[in-house]
Amino acid sequence: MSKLKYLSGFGSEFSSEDPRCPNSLPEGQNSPQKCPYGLYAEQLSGSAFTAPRAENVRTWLYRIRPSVGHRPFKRLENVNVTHDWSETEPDPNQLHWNPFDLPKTQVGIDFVRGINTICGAGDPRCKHGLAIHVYSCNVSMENRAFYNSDGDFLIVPQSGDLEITTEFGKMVVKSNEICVLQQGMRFRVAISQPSRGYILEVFGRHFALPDLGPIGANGLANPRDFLTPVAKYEDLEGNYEIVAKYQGKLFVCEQDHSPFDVVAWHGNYVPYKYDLEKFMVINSVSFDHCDPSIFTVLTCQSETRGTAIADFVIFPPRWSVQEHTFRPPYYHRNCMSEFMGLIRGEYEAKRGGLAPGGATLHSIMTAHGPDKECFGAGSEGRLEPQRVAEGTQAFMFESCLGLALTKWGAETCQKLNPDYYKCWQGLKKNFTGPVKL
Ligand SMILES: O=C(O)Cc1cc(O)ccc1O
Ligand SMILES: [Fe+2]
Repeated sequence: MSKLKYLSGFGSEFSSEDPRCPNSLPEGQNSPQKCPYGLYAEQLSGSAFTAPRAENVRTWLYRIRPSVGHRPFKRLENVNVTHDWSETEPDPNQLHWNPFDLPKTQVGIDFVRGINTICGAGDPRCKHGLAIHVYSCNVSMENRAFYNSDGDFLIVPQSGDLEITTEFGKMVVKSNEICVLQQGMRFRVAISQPSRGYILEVFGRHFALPDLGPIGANGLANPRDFLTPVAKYEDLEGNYEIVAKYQGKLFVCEQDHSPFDVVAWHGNYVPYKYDLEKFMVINSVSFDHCDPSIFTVLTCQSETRGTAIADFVIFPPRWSVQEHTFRPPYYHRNCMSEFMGLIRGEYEAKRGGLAPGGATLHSIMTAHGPDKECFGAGSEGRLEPQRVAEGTQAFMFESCLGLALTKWGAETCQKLNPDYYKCWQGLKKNFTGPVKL
C-alpha cells in the first residue's frame, strides 16, 4: 500500500477533500441548499452544542449518503464485551495475566468479535467511567464497520499492524503507535496477520494532552506529532454491516452501501494516531525517582481537578542519571488503580514478571513495587549514567476509579497467574537495628 498522507496537530481545526473531488467542501457555510457534487451534509457532534469553546468539538462530513439510511439494529450475541461490573467478587490482590492468546480457532475472528473486556467501572449512560479491553483477531473486518456510542477507544496494538479505515480516511497503526477513535466515529480494521492489543475506553469525555506546568510550552507528547487521516471515500454498493456498541452491548444492522463514503470534511473532532517513539522524555537529572505522571501521553480528566478517569502513561527508553537514588520504581500504595501492559521488551521493575501481551493490575491501595531481584539490583548497582528500558515499551492505564474484573478477565481467559505474589516474597529484612548505647 502506498504511503498514506496525514494532517498533523492535536485539537486543530482541519479540513480535507478527497483529491478526486476538488472543491467538494462548501465554501463559507456548512449547509448549502445543495452541497457540491450532490453530497449530503452531516454533523458529528463530540461535545454538547453549548460546551465552552475550548472543549467544543464537532466535524461536518460531506458524504454520498447520510448515515441514517440503515435497517434496524439487532443484538449481536456471544460477545465478550460487557459493562456488568458485578460479574465477579472484588479482589484486592495484585493480579498478573500471562499474555492473552491470539485466536486459537480456524474460525475467523475480526477486531470487533475479538474484543474482550477485562475490567472497568462506571456507566456510559452517566458518561462516567472506563473499560479496559484486549482484542485478539485473525481476520479483517469485511463489509463491516464499527462505532462506539459509549465513549472513546484508545487502541494500543501489541502485535500486528492495524489498517484502520475511518469516515475521515485511512490510517495505519503499528505496534509502538497508538490511535484514538472517538465516540461515534465509524471504522473498520484490516490486518495482515493475527493481531493483538489493548483498548482503553473512556465514557463521555475525551482524551487531552496533559498540562505542562513549569515544563513550559514544549515536551512530552508534542501536538504536531498527532496524525489525522485525510479524506478518502469509497463508493461501494452492496450489503454492509454496521456494529454499534451501545450501553455496553453490541448491536448490528445492515445497509446497502459502504459507510466510508465521506468525500470531504472539516472540523476539530477527528480520529488520530501517535508514534510513542516521538515522546520527549523528561525526568530527574539530579536525584530521586519522579512520579510516573511525567510520562503521561494523554489524559481523560474527571471533574476533580488534576484527577484522571484515565491517564495513558508510557515507560519509554531513556537515560537514567540520578545520583544517590534507588532508581527503579518505588514501593507504592496508591489511591488510583494501575493497569499495566507491555508492548515489547521487559518492564524494568519486573524483569520476566510481565511479558509482552500480558498485563498487571494493582488496585486502589494494593501494595506493589519492584520485585526482589529488582530491589537487589537497584540498591547495589553502580550509579553511572545508564540507558534504561532500551528496546522496550511498557505502559499504564491509571484511573481514579476502583476497577471490577469481568468474568472473562478473572476466569474465561485462563491467564491469571496465581503465583504473582511470590515475586515479592523473600524481600528480606535489612534493618540494622537501633543505635547501640
Ligand atoms: O511499577 C508500577 O506499578 C508503576 C509505577 C511506576 C513508577 O515509576 C513509580 C511507581 C509505580 O507504581
Ligand atoms: Fe504504582
